[in-house]
Amino acid sequence: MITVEQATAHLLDLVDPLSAEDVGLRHAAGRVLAQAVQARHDQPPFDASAMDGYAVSSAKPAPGDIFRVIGESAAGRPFSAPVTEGEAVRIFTGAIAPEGTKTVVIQEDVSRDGDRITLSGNLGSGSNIRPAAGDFAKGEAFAAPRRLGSRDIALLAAMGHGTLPVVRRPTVAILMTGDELRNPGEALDPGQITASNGYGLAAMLEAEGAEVRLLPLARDTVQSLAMALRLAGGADLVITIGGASVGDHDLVAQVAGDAGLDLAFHKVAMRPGKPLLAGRLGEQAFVGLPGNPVSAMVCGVIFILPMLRKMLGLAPDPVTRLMPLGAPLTANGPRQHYMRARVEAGACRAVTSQDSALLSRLASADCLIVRPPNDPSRETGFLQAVIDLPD
Ligand SMILES: Nc1nc2c(c(=O)[nH]1)N[C@H]1C(S)=C(S)[C@@H](COP(=O)(O)OP(=O)(O)OC[C@H]3O[C@@H](n4cnc5c(N)ncnc54)[C@H](O)[C@@H]3O)O[C@H]1N2
Ligand code: MOO
Repeated sequence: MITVEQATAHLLDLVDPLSAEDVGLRHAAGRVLAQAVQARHDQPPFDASAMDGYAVSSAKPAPGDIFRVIGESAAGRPFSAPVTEGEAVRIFTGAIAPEGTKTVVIQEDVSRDGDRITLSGNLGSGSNIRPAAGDFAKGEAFAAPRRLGSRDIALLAAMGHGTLPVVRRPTVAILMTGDELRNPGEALDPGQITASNGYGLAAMLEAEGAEVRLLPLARDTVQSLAMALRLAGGADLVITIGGASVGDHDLVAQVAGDAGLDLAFHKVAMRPGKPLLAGRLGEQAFVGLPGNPVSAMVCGVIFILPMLRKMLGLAPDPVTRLMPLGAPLTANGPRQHYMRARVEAGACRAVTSQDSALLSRLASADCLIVRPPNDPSRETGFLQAVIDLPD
């Protein structure tokens, strides 16, 4: 059996960064910017008033100063003539500070009589003018690759970008297999269970930016599986769930092999997830996940999300951080163990049962404790490596 590190290297080898496509700014949130873009203009594009008041030529206006109001500058409606000493322009927030003005005195500090204004007692100290390019200058770069959040979208809008080059979404086909499976909502006959992990995995991968096709459930027959695999045509990544182990009805390796799978590995020294297999299927990356619901979801976090991140041009590896244990752990066996755990009061605790069939425990967890093979027992307070689970 290979190690998790070896399996990760094989899996990342199966995928390449994807090409870029242009999308409208309104559809760019959550996508990964493919190339750096530059600001198309200065922001603000001109010296702009930050307040409603009067723009004056003096850099240090004093209480009692008197000015003659010669015009008005409103947002979008500039005052175009220069302003000289002793003159003022009525101005509003967002308007151009006219040529020759150095300060905007807020209207609360002014008394006006016809076209004369007199400055009153408590003048503030600032100029109340935002200089041109004070936020960013034309040509300033916005770096890539980067997954775009709402604040990035606001900045890129301000930089003048109506469309953006983003990495194409990875396409993923998910195929759940098993004679016992029924879709959620369907009644169960004896021996049947509800298919769950494909739904969870689809949600997980979509949240990372993939376009997921959940294929119809396949039966544990060579014909059914072979037909279902053909339905996965065109996807960048084909994922099967179930039938990966060694039982008489575990046919995934055989059927994928018949379809031309160039197997990279089968079985990984990890828990859960041991029966994992993967390889190249023509142009496609192929991963066979174990059927146990928690195993498939944990393999999604440890292996499939990194593959997607590589395709998206992002750093693939899951982020590991150290956190004190809130309860001791007994010695680990020979497989790397990803224990479902919860963080409470700054410490992590493994949940009560680590059976890979228990989705309720997985849902109650918020991180995975990562234990290397043969890790000795650990006391409360030991600084333990954990990986946060995605929502
Ligand atoms: N003799 C051995 N038996 C098993 C081994 C082994 O090494 N030797 N490995 C065990 C481990 S570890 C795992 S994990 C499972 C996984 O095997 P399969 O990938 O072949 O999974 P299935 O047998 O198809 O299913 C396992 C379990 O999960 C349920 N299941 C399957 N698909 C789904 C689904 N889409 N949604 C919800 N639940 C699903 C299925 O009904 C079974 O209960 O093999 C062990 N056996
Ligand atoms: O590896 Mo299995 O996924 O332990 O339950």
